[in-house]
Amino acid sequence: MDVLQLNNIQKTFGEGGQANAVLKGVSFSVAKGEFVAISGPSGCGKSTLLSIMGLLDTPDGGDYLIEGQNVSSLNADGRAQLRGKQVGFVFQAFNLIDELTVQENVALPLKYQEVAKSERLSRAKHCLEQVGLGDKLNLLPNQLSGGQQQRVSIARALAGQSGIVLVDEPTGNLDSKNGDAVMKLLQDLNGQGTTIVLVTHDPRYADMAHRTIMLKDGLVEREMVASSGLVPANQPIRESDTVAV
Ligand SMILES: Nc1ncnc2c1ncn2[C@@H]1O[C@H](COP(=O)(O)OP(=O)(O)OP(=O)(O)O)[C@@H](O)[C@H]1O
Repeated sequence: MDVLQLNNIQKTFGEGGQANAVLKGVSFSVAKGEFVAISGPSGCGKSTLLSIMGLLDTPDGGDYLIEGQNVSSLNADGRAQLRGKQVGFVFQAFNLIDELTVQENVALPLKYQEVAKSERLSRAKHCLEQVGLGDKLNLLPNQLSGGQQQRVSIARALAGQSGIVLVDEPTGNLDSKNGDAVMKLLQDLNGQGTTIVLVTHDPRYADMAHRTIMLKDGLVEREMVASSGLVPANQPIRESDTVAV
């Protein structure tokens, strides 16, 4: 079953002589439980596309369906209501609130989904345990390493229970050890059934996905399917683990 469907998605920034047509008709689908990477040259529109998929931005044309519901023409309120509930989003820069504890950060988006406080806190605790931070609930973000902060933001994306997590360059602010650990976590979560769409520059990380969508000049240039399966989830990530596509 396709949980995400993009049909002819278009996006232009600016107008007239300044117009920059970034997405010129992007179409692809993501099946439930899939791990899809989006890759391509800098400036080709990867983050713009993921923002549209995460209901952070709207397309100018085309249709975007989440679990069969067309969400492309929702207004800002409609998008805000579904954000987090239908899709979780992980930002490169974590986007945690410094003054809130780790548990409160994860619980906060659930407030806007009108989840009761006790349920919010217990879901946050559960998701933090899932990402290996069950012993850090009451710390503030700046008391954690960058890799741990990114795991908090992954827990926040899981807390909406959509089962779909969109991840924009999650390792961009991390050293390679923490970056590898975050990717291993995403792979484990995918192994447990979470659908993942990952924007990455790094071919080694793109190779961890079932399928890579290459964007170029505002269009899907090609799709590559991993031919020999994923890196085993219980193995450390090594250069030699990259999958031939
Ligand atoms: N809010 C915006 N207003 C105007 N132009 C924008 C906006 N967001 C993105 N752009 C432009 O759209 C193009 C694509 O940007 P985007 O960030 O989606 O690319 P990307 O493939 O993710 O790049 P990178 O790999 O360097 O992060 C760029 O030319 C960028 O300047």
